Amino acid sequence: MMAPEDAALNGHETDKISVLIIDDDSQVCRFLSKIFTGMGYSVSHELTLTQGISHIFSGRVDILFLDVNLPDGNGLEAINTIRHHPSPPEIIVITADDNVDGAEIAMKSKAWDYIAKTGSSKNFRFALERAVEYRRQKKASLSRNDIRREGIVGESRGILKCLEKVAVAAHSDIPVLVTGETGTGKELFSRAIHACSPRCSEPFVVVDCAALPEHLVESTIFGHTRGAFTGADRDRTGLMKIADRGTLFLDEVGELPLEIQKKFLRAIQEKKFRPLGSKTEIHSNFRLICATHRDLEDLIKKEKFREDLFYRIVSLTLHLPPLKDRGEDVAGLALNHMKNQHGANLKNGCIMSRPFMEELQIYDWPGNVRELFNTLDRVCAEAGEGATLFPHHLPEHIRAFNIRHRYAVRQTETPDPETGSFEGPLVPSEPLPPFKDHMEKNKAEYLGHLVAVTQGDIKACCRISGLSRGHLYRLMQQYDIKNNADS
Ligand SMILES: Nc1ncnc2c1ncn2[C@@H]1O[C@H](COP(=O)(O)OP(=O)(O)OP(=O)(O)O)[C@@H](O)[C@H]1O
Repeated sequence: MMAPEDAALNGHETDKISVLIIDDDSQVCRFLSKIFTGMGYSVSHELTLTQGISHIFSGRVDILFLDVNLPDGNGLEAINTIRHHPSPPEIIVITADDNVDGAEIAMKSKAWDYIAKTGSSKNFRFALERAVEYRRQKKASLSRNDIRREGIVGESRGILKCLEKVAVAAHSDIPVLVTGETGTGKELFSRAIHACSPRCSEPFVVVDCAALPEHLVESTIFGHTRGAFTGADRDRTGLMKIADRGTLFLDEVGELPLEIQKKFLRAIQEKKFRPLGSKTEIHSNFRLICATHRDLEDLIKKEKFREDLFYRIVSLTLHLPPLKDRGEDVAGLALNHMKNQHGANLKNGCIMSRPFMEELQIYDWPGNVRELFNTLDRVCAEAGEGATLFPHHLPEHIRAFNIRHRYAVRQTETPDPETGSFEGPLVPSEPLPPFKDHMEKNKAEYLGHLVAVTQGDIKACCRISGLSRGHLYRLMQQYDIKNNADS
């Protein structure tokens, strides 16, 4: 057995993955070893099939690059033997003659991939990355029950599926893209991935791309040297370096300016970058998690987001469902929040009545969990210590929504086929207002609600409503909506 060309391991996860190359061409072995070692893996090679198989059965190999024509046998025919190992490696077949028959046999023997040696080094890198990811997912699914919740509440199918993905992501080191509407918990879940990963004792560094002024994005992420630009009176370490050995969380990645995207792409590929004004590159071994509420593929079409960056950050995706699609979680979230924030179990804590809880479950929560928590905070503050909360404590827009919802449900009910009667009154107890008045009232309510949910954050208002800033201000003026955040 040849000595392993051990990687200069700088990762926390990569040290667990071992790669073996079986190829009689020592030049190919050296070439591939160099690439894979540079990616941070532990790499060994063997020049014959016999030595290779004995290596696999005497130790642990996660990924195997297997040549077809070897001096002492055919690699493809050996796959079945290798698969008898209790934990067989993922196999990537490499061959000089790239013929379709070989590819078919490789796939039928459940090889992971089939690559021509004549291809570019990129093909090898991608094949290895994909196989490593698959391997990690397999391992993660075995230890899925180990995942800690890290404050995540919810038992709905949607949330349980997301927790499974957190486990998979935590056991891997590849970039994750977390998507979902505002307030669904993108940051909370990203923190959970970090907290359950081997990087947990290192920093989790947040870059909020939406909140950073455009001219500061670059220096904040990459850092700068003294005198790099007017006002740079001292060196500053960028957040990318601060995240070294930990996780870099890029919130609202869709807002990253196009000019920065190119530099960022290079930095995540190479894990090296140059601070503003500096001549030397610095290295940072960070794990990347990005989040967005936007449709990045749509931004790509509009040429506002680079396609190559998208493919780089989207290796693993986690989509958080909106709260309205997991109504069964509302009670648990509300109870938990009340217990943590308002001492529901304490003497002076507020108590939620059953009808109050029912109202919470009817409402559709466009601002998701954040809106639910803000509403509870506001209701508790207004109701006072020790109060029992009833539906009338809820903000008007929520009660109005719920009344309309109940009315709409009634409208769709069909009469009892036996008696021909409806269970309840078909018409609302109050006379219907003229259509125009009703619509005006709805608009005013919507805007009031929008400002309340976002706590007056105009950027967030535009994001949720799809209105432009100018249009939003005009409507707020027209319907006399005050933004307390401005005062
Ligand atoms: N499943 C959950 N269990 C407990 N708390 C939750 C859950 N989901 C979200 N929250 C809470 O809701 C609030 C908003 O969550 P978070 O900031 O993670 O959302 P987000 O999707 O990142 O929002 P935005 O897109 O606006 O940045 C936080 O207080 C968070 O702790």
